[in-house]
Amino acid sequence: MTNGPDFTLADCVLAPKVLLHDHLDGGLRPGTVLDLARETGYDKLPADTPDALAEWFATAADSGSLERYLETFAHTVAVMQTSAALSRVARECAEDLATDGVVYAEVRFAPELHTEHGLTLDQVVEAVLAGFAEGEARARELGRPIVVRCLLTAMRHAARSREIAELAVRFGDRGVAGFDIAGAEAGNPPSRHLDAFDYLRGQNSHFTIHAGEAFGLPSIHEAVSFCGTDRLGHGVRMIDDITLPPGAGPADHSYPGAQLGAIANYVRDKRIPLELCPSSNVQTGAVASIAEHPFNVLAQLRFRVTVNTDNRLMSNTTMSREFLLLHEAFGYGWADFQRFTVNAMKSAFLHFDQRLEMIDEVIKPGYAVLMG
Ligand SMILES: O=c1[nH]cnc2c1ncn2[C@@H]1O[C@H](CO)[C@@H](O)[C@H]1O
Ligand SMILES: [Zn+2]
Repeated sequence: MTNGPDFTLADCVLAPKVLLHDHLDGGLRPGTVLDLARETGYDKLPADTPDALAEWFATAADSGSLERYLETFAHTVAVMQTSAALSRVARECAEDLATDGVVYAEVRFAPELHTEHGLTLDQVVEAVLAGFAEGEARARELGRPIVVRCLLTAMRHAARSREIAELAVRFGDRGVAGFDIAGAEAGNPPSRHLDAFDYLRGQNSHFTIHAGEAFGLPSIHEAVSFCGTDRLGHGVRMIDDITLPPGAGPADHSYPGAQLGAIANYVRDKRIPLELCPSSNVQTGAVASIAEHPFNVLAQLRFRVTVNTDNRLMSNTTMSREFLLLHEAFGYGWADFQRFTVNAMKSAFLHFDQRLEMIDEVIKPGYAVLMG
């Protein structure tokens, strides 16, 4: 790969970025969590200043286990139970992503988690969409245009996936681009939700599945082969189906002789996108470090890899920071980041002409400037 010049975070902010895997309830501003807790009378926050709260989330999420990582969401979900709170969080999300140089984002959340104070599922979705629209308008005014779509997530341990899938289809022409399942992966295989996936395929709708994060190949196999997923949320354990040549390291420039198993071949042949989230994977213990992340192996073997944040609050990260971390670990230059960004845009749940326009009008011109 191109060993580009040394990048700074500011350089990475300038690059147009596409984000496919970001959780709304994992990306709140710490100060907003505090404001909303005060407004709604939620008194269980573990800290009372923005800095201390940011620190608490990052440390608590650094647990080495997906289950413990997910416990931290109790606090963000607790303060996202009114239309006003949901709209504010969504507006700030769009603004923060635009400020970071993200030009297209699909942001996901689970409507079923936001009905504790009496909102209906429809009201939850409407509030979030209104917030995204406001955020997009503000970003445009600031000269940092962004397009934000949302994905509706169903929790994989629960039993509401069919209902949430129907909700996603119903809002399909109002800013909901697709569907997802998330939550604790072990013990909750994707095939539990076949009904929802069958329904979505029948509706010509798009979906992604969190698979191959905390659980390995069987989860990826089900998501791809039984459920027919369009993309893989994480999919990092794809590496378990790849045998590298002796002596190969995680930062090599090529992997001659690498052997792919049946699932890896299928995913690569079909160009099924991998929504890789480097920092999140380190926190949940899916990988030991960024330097050992299979991102580079998968990229060099030409899987359709994309770079994502997962949860900006829990990982104290941004898209630009994920780019920088990958640059530091693997020496990627702008040509590489353009490829990952085009991969992501090609994989977006937008119509073909819309994806093409973003690639031709926004992404390629943006990288052309950076590449001088
Ligand atoms: O990396 C992840 N793996 C699995 N589930 C996740 C991850 N990040 C967040 N959530 C779950 O998705 C819900 C809706 O956004 C969150 O509340 C959290 O429980
Ligand atoms: Zn996720």
